[in-house]
Amino acid sequence: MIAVKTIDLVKKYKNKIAVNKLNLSIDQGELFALLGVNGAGKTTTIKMLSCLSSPTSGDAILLGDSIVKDPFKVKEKINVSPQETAVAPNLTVRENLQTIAELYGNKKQDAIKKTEEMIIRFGLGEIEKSRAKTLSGGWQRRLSIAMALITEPEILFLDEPTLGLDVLARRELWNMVKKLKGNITIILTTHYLEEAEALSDRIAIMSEGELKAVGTSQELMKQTDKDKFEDAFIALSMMEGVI
Ligand SMILES: Nc1ncnc2c1ncn2[C@@H]1O[C@H](COP(=O)(O)OP(=O)(O)OP(=O)(O)O)[C@@H](O)[C@H]1O
Repeated sequence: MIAVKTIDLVKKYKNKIAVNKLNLSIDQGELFALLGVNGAGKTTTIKMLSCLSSPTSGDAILLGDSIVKDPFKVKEKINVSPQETAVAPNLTVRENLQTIAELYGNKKQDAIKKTEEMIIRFGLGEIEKSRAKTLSGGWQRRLSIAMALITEPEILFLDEPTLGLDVLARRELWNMVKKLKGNITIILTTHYLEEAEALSDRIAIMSEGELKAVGTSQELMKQTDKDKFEDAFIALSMMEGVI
């Protein structure tokens, strides 16, 4: 089954076309990476797909529902771990998780149970009583993803999940994301090419709001006749025209 299908999706800001007629199809259970240089249109795409910003034209269907016609239905099935970490700084790790679970309609006892499960699942036990603002960037990001997952989304958006993290924290986060693979659909944006290669089933390359290529890293290297994924990425980012 298809989790996400975009149909000529467009976002304009005054005279700037941030996303130009995007046509993408993402399968259920797939981990799909959106790559592109600064300003390529990745965040704008995620904002439209997660109903935080409405498209100028076109549409996207998420598990059967339209972001234009039924944004509330779409919102019930998705969650986002945004670029700017969305944790409440003065609440503890446990309080952050429980608050989100309650906000999403769980009764207190169920929220406590789910919080417990997430703390165990994501190894947050040692920091559960710490206020979020005292955590390192890596722990904050882990908490942010756990908070997105406690709402049991069918589609999870991860916008630059390892931005600013050190090598160890990045690897830990990769392991966490790998464990989620196959269970839910994940759409990831990143500037780290090795992250997209290590984690994703398929990769889309955007440039200046347009989709330049989609495929596995191997397919994209073959398509551009390059031995390194970085060289394929550069060639595809600079390519004229839309696929
Ligand atoms: N609110 C806005 N108003 C005007 N222009 C915007 C707005 N948001 C984004 N843009 C422009 O749209 C284009 C796409 O931006 P977007 O943030 O989607 O790119 P990105 O691929 O996520 O970039 P980055 O990797 O730097 O996060 C850019 O030229 C940006 O300046």
